[in-house]
Amino acid sequence: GGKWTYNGPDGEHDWSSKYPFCGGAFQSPIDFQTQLLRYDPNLPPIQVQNYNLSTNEQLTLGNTGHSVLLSLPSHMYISSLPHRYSAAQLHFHWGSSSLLTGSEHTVNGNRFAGEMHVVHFNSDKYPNISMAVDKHDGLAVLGVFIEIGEFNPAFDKFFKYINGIKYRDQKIQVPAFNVRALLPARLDEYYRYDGSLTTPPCYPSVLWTVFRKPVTISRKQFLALATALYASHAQDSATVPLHGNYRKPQLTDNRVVLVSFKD
Ligand SMILES: NS(=O)(=O)c1c(F)c(F)c(S(=O)(=O)CCO)c(N[C@H]2CCCc3ccccc32)c1F
Ligand SMILES: [Zn+2]
Repeated sequence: GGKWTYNGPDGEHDWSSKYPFCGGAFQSPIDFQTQLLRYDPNLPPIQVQNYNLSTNEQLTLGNTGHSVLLSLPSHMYISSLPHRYSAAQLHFHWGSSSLLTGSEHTVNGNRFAGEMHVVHFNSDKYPNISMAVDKHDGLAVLGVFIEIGEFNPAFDKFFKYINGIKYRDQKIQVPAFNVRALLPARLDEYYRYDGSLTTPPCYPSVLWTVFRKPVTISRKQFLALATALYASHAQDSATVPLHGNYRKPQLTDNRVVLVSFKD
């Protein structure tokens, strides 16, 4: 993508000048305000298939300059939505070593330490994510809040390689692992709404599912994520740290946010 950033002159307030959808409707992320949520008893538990990848598969871990991205095989998919949504990649949003809050979605204005997104595309209707990314029913993203607490061995399956992709456009192959272990235990409690990509081109093409329960990683793991990466290329003279890569909450307008839980 282009040279958009999260701060400074090419920051999010300028995105709509090059990416018109960023200034449009149905934007993400949003703030989940508990008094405006609507309980929907028909929302089924999320069911994922083939997330337990075999270790002799390899995944590409990369630094996009905007996030750390793990490619995922399309035989992983979500089976509990109206169409089959096949996995494409997962990536993260985080704060910084000084500001430990970097989630994109918030709950009653409260921001978590970070947020993981598992991006899927509608493989019933589109051959690949590039064909799906700008269609109203193209994408489904699973959002997982991250908070600081217990060490998380599942995240270390690829966090330990993070120093191999310190600079923009660096990529390495890592052994696959059980991606289900990155998700919270309960997949039946979540927020659901129609939204967009949270980065340019901000297409309003995402069915968002954000799980209610966060997962935890240790402070050491969080600091590794928040301090290891650069948004600049290895050969650039000026190094630009990659942190605070979260978009601020957008207007909900008259969208309804559904929840699959009562209390
Ligand atoms: N928060 S978010 O909206 O889920 C989200 C990001 F935050 C994010 F950084 C990315 S990116 O890493 O590709 C860098 C900027 O596009 C994506 N990519 C998606 C949408 C764009 C095209 C594409 C093509 C192949 C695989 C994934 C994607 C993204 F969807
Ligand atoms: Zn994201």
